Amino acid sequence: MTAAARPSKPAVVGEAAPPSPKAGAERAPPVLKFEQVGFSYDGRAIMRDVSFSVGPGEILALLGPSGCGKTTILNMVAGFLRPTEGVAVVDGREIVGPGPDRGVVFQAAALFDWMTVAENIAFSLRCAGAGKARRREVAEEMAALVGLSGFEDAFPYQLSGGMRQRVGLARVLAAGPKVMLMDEPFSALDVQTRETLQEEVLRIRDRTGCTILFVTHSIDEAAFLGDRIFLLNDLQSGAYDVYDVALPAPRPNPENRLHPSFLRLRETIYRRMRH
Ligand SMILES: Nc1ncnc2c1ncn2[C@@H]1O[C@H](COP(=O)(O)OP(=O)(O)OP(=O)(O)O)[C@@H](O)[C@H]1O
Repeated sequence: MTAAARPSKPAVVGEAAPPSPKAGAERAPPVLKFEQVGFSYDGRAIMRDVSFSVGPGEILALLGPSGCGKTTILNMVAGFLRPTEGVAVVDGREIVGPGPDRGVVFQAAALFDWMTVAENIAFSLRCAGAGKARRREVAEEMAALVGLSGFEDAFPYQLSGGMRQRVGLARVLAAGPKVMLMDEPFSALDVQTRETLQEEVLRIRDRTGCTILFVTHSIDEAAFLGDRIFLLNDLQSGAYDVYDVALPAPRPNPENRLHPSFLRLRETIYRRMRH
């Protein structure tokens, strides 16, 4: 583990940070880039001068206290909000609205209760006009990817909270996004389910190569899941830190929660947040 903290000033991601497992990804052209982004709600500035980039297949955890601007950043990447200053870029193009290259997983899965798991998962394909056989094929593939094989014909009311979130994840993955935006997707779940799903996200990233922006309040979640952590201290004054997570591969390993690097990084961030 290495913390590349830059106290209370804007940081350039990757700069002066020791190699991380995704160092190669950082050298590749970024999938996602913020350049001196600022945002105001009705004239009230809530962030300024935010710059970062995320490489292909990288997981960037956005960590910070309530109200610091995590969801606003996510919404700008999703294209639901436009920066009031600077520019947000995905795949080299300025983000001007939502697009199929970005998928959002919300805190509550918001499934269609009258549809089966397979129909929920393949919903975007149905909207795109895909035939029944193709929809079933993708639904089965995605169900397997999120560990739901055998539940394709179940209805949402027959599933646990964790399973519903898996369906939500599979539904987003079925649309084949390049970037997955996850807004505290596991915060309503019990600790064990949450930890299992964190491991699942790492596995999904390894299998799909998806780039992930993961919003969380939890230091543990950020340190276990992220390749880097973007700690939002005070975005109104443009203050944030970036930490490299250097945990051993394979990353989806529960033992990493006991790794000295994990414990040190957790302590560093905890102290920083308290300070
Ligand atoms: N639609 C809105 N209109 C006006 N102000 C807003 C709106 N949405 C968010 N804000 C304000 O912007 C700031 C950042 O909000 P945001 O939801 O991005 O924070 P957050 O870090 O995601 O918080 P939380 O962890 O509680 O979800 C807060 O001060 C919030 O009150």
